[in-house]
Amino acid sequence: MELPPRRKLFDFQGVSMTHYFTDNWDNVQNFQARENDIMIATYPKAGTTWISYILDQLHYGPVAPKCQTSLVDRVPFLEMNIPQIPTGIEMLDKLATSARLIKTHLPVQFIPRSFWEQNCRMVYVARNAKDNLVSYFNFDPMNLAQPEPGDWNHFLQRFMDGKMVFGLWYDHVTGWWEKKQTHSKIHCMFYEDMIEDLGRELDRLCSFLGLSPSLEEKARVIEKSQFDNMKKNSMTNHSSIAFMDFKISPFMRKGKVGD
Ligand SMILES: Nc1ncnc2c1ncn2[C@@H]1O[C@H](COP(=O)(O)OS(=O)(=O)O)[C@@H](OP(=O)(O)O)[C@H]1O
Repeated sequence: MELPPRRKLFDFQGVSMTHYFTDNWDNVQNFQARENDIMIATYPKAGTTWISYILDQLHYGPVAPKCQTSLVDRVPFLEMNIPQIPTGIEMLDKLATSARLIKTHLPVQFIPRSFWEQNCRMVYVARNAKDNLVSYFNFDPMNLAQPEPGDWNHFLQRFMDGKMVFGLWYDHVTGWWEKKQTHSKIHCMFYEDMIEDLGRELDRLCSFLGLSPSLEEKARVIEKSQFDNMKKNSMTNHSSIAFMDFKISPFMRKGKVGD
C-alpha cells in the first residue's frame, strides 16, 4: 500500500494532530453512539490493543464467528481516516452487533457528544509516561501513517512538548482522570496494574461492566491475552495492517514495564 509522504503535525484546537485523524471531523463529532456501546480510550501506545482484545473476548465470547476476523475490524478506530481503507465511522456503520466496542485516542474534550448523552461506558487505560514514550518511539518508524519520527533526542523533546499525534501525554491522562471524578461510567486502568495482576484487573473491569464470567472463562481470557499469545495470533498482532512495516519493528514489541 502506497501512502502519501508522512503527514506533518499541526495544531488542532490546541492539540497536535495529523489530518488522518481530523479530516473526518464532522462525521466523528456527529457520530451516534448507542447506549450499550463501550468506548476504549487511550493515549497511543498505552495498551489499547491489549484491553481491546480483553473486552472483545468478554463481549463476543469464545465461539462468535466474528473472532475469525481481525481485532482492528471488530474494534473500529473512531477518528481514523487513512486513504485507501475504510474510515473508522464506515467500519462502525458496518458492524452487525448492536453493542459496539469503539477505539479512540481522542483527548476527553474531543469525545463526540452522543457518548455522553447515551451515558456509554468508557474504559481508559494509562501507561507510565516513560514506557509510553519508548513504545511510541519504536512505533512511529514502522507506522507509515505517523509523522517522521526523527532521532531519540528529537522525539523525547517532542514528547515532552506535546508535539505528538494526540498531544501531550500529561494533558491526555489528566483530562480523562479529572473527567472520571464526576462521571461514574468511566473506568480507569493502568498498564502496569495489568502486568502486575491481570486477574485482579479483569475482576474490576467485569464489575464495572456488570459481567460475571465463570472462572474458566476468566482463565481463558487471561491466557489468550498474554503478550506471547497475542503476538502469535494474526487476529491480534496487527500483521494485516498494510501501512505498518513489520520489517522495521513488530507491533507487539516487548510488552514490558521499565523498558
Ligand atoms: N498482551 C499484552 N501484554 C503486554 N503488553 C502488550 C500486550 N498487547 C500489546 N501490548 C503492548 O502495548 C503497546 C502497544 O500499545 P497500543 O496497543 O496502545 O498501541 S496503539 O496506540 O493502538 O498503536 C506495545 O508496547 P511495547 O512493546 O512497549 O512497544 C505492545 O507490545
